[in-house]
Amino acid sequence: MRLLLRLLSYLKPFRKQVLLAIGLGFLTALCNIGLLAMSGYLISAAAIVPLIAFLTIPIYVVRFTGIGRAGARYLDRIVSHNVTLQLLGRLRVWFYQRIEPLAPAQIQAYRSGEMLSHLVNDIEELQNLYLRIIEPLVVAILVTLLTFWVFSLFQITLAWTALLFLLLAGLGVPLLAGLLSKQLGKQQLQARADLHIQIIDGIQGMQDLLAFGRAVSHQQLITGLNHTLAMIQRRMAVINGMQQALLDLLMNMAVLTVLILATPPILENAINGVYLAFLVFFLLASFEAIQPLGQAFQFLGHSLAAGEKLFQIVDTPPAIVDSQEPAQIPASSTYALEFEDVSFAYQAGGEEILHNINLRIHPGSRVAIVGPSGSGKSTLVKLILRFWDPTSGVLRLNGQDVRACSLADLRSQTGVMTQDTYLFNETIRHNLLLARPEASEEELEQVIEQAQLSETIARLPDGLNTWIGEQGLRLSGGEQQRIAIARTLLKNAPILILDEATANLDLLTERGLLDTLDTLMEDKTTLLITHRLISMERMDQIVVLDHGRIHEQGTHQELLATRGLYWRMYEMQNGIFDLVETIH
Ligand SMILES: Nc1ncnc2c1ncn2[C@@H]1O[C@H](COP(=O)(O)OP(=O)(O)OP(=O)(O)O)[C@@H](O)[C@H]1O
Repeated sequence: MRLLLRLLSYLKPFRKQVLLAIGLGFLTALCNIGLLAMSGYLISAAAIVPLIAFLTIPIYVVRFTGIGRAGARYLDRIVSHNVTLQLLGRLRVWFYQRIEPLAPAQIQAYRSGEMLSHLVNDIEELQNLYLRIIEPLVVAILVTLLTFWVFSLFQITLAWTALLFLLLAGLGVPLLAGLLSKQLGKQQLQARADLHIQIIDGIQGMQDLLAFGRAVSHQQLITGLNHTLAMIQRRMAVINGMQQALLDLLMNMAVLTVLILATPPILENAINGVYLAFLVFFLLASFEAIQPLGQAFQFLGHSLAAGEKLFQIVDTPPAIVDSQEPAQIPASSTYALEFEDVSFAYQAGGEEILHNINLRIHPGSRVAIVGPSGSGKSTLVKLILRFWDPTSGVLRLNGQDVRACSLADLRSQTGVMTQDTYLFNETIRHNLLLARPEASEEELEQVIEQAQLSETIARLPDGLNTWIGEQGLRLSGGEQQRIAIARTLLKNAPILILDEATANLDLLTERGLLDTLDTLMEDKTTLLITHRLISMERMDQIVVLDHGRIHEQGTHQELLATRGLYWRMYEMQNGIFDLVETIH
């Protein structure tokens, strides 16, 4: 019930339009009843009245309700669909805005297909709550009360009989159908989400599926899921059919019962016989208003299940809470970064990835973080960007605890290029301008030059306006990486973080690019995270991370002299490079 009330609360801004839609829905039902009941009366009365002039008013009522029914239905559809479409738009934006602060920490448990399914299907399910549940329910209640009142004017027994059948049709049948299809709504949502996930995974991973010869088995998996979904839909169709048949049966039984009950009072002249057809047709029209309730109850189950899923996600507390009264980051041209006794685990109580990190990165200095794979290098970056907060310890930017700063302020001071930078399915220009939409054409050209992209772009058919495909798939790995570098350079933030920024480049290009980056690093505090110990002599400090601890730190020469882990990594790498050069 609380869930339903919460879902209904989203209708508040549309209160007037919803009331108008309900009013029009009721008017449609009234016209329908008026048309049928008056037609019944007219046919009976025409047989016995001597002059057609006595029937002028009923004839006008029939005309008016006939036209009015079409008009009211048309207006009802316009108003109710208008509200629903506006609401859908709002709900999608609302959901997106609520999941944004959850990224990336609380979102990583969901797959992109699953999120898409929530954003599209579940929200679409909610439209039924407003379109196919509320209005039909209110209209059905009003019509039932009206029928009871009109029938009671003739005889109270007839009124109770009509009420009983209407309640059986409007409540009993849907409840029975709801009971039978109780789990099916949830199962259908799940089956649809599973199918989406596999289809999206299949499209995104098509190359690998083909390369590993798994395309057929993936296709079979999708066929299986499709089959499950179809089975659930078939079972729902059977329940629907049964529900429809029961409704028809009840309607006919109701008509028969009213005919039987009305006959004695007509014979006794307690009721004028001319009204018999009026009563029967009135009841038939009332049943028409009740019929959508069966579907409404089914939709209610689906909508509640969809709402439950959506709320489950949006109610997840974000891992990071933006400061309500943000402190200013002390302004300066270059920034200092400080880790004080920082420890971190991705999951509360889970394995600790960083242990007591104490590190001071001086303003304008260049620090390389190196270490074996999985030692926690990228995790340090995630803490700087506040994608997660340290489990204990403090991270300071220019002396200010980053938790006290606003997220927007903090992130605007950092230019980051990680090994999995996302390129959007757009043009190169669009991907670059993401960093600074107001950048001029000259600035764009400058960063393209610096990232050594000029030749590549000159070769492309539409230059900067070339569409690069999903995740930049129409470019080579190195080209994608250089676009990401150009984008970071365009941001021109005082802190530069390069996380394996040159990993996809060949040695020569990498050295050339590091030369360029060298000049760019001059007025910035730079953190270079890398596996490859290239141009390390340019760094002011090298921090060697191992199993989440600072193993050693110093300059390139100092670390080589101590003959520790860094020296071993350096020796091993140079051995591999020598081998590569010998092979060439
Ligand atoms: N989002 C995450 N959730 C849970 N564990 C994670 C997450 N990201 C990384 N880890 C774990 O944290 C550890 C450190 O990962 P991290 O990416 O920081 O290492 P790294 O030194 O950058 O490795 P590489 O050089 O291979 O990129 C790894 O054991 C990894 O499995």
